[in-house]
Amino acid sequence: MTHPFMTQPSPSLVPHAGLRAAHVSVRYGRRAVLHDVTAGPFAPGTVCALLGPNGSGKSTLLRAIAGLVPSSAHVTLNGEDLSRMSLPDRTRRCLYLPQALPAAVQLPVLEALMAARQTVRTPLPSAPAEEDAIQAALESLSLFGIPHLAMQAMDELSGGQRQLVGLAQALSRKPKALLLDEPLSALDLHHQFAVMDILRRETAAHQLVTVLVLHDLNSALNLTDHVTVLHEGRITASGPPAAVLTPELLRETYRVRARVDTGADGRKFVSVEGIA
Ligand SMILES: Nc1ncnc2c1ncn2[C@@H]1O[C@H](COP(=O)(O)OP(=O)(O)OP(=O)(O)O)[C@@H](O)[C@H]1O
Repeated sequence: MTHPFMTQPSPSLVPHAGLRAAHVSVRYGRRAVLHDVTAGPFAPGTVCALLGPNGSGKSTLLRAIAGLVPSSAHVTLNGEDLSRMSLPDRTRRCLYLPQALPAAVQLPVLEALMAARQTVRTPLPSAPAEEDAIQAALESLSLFGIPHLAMQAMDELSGGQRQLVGLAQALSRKPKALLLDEPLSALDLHHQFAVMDILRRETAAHQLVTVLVLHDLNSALNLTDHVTVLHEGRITASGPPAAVLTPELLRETYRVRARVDTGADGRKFVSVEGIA
């Protein structure tokens, strides 16, 4: 069912600015998972949440935008046609971070970050370039409050630490669009807020387009600029979080009875009263 609230993210003044994926259809074998979905344009400088129940196609949509699953998608970023690019060129601009990094990597964190950064630069095996790379990797780790993990092996990190390193690695590659699949899923409350704060600041400062899959509707309500809701492989609503996330939408999409209230500080919050 299409929700009555279907608007596009705040339009940018630059023509063709932002990320847009048109006519995304994806099949796994004989099963259609996304049905001619058109998402965006997601404006530069905004953090956009992709919401929806389990199995609705959120990860598949992010992977299709990144060019990681075969699809009919036509994807543009700031006027460039990503669909026509080689995967490395596309990834340099539009980076997908999966929910979990592989656990079995034995590299120290610092080296893993330097290796990731190297994939987006022309190799310059000089000592100053190496120092720059170390400096940049340390800065990324510091941004996420984890410089102390620099010499720890990747396969000795906790799940949450691995997620923070993944985010540091993704930002250090300096893409123009970041596609983050449940980037908060392994993080404690402190780190969930800290990461959202960092993502909002970095997105604004570098005019990135950040699209992230979230299950926490309160984070989506208060910490993102725009939400897009997927249900059974179709977009059912898209627009400002407070306008889209209504009790009606939550009943239709998530099959819950829920209230959306405004706290004394003006922040909105969802409370679920039961199963619809
Ligand atoms: N590699 C695959 N092969 C076959 N089917 C797949 C594959 N990946 C996903 N699917 C199916 O596609 C549908 C959408 O999956 P997807 O992972 O995109 O959903 P999601 O909205 O991200 O779900 P969740 O919130 O549970 O992570 C699901 O029904 C899933 O079973």
